Amino acid sequence: MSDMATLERGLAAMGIELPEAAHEKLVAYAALLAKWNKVYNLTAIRDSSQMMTLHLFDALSVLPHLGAVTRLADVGSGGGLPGIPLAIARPELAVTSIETVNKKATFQQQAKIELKLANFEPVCARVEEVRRDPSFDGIISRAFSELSDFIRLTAHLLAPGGRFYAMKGVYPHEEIARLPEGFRVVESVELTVPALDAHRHLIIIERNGNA
Ligand SMILES: C[S@@+](CC[C@H](N)C(=O)[O-])C[C@H]1O[C@@H](n2cnc3c(N)ncnc32)[C@H](O)[C@@H]1O
Repeated sequence: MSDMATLERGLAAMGIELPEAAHEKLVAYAALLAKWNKVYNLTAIRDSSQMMTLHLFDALSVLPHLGAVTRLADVGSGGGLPGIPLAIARPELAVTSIETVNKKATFQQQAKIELKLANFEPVCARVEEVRRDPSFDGIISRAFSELSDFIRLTAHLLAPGGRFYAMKGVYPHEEIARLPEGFRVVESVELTVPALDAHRHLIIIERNGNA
């Protein structure tokens, strides 16, 4: 099956409707990732159908749960995940993608140019050193760190009323028990990723006292 057919089948299974141009950009992103991976070692995933499932579908599975977020930071984004697929799927969402390793951020910049992603901004820095005004109403990460470090390293970037979105595998009971004081889980979503036989959860966290 072609990558486009695999993509369209996966999007349909997730109930996600996107314009044709977004389909093309998503397939082009997967191809770029595969091409640069040979030199830059951006991801351990090499097989193209696995790339679709473990990267594109996994990233897009959070789309229905992001609510009204307008400015999203993706922290420890590696080859641009989940930020690039989310920026492609939601052109009205401003995505800032923070990655400390230069070659990975360089790849993201290249992807921004080649895919013409006006709403995507890669930043090469350690997240704890990044300062932004205005800050973000959503901060997401996948495979970045345990929950308490994610919050500790990024809380200075979260706008009042904003939310953290942590993409996790099995439900992280112990990490949740170690959340820093002043933060609470407001929602846990069991994600369904097409063709992926593994546990996936999205843990949504707010500061205490948010409306
Ligand atoms: C396991 S990778 C996950 C990459 C991507 N989120 C994904 O799911 O494919 C974690 C990434 O976090 C980056 N990273 C680690 N500490 C960081 C920090 N303090 N600030 C920004 N990026 C960081 C690493 O360089 C690495 O690329």
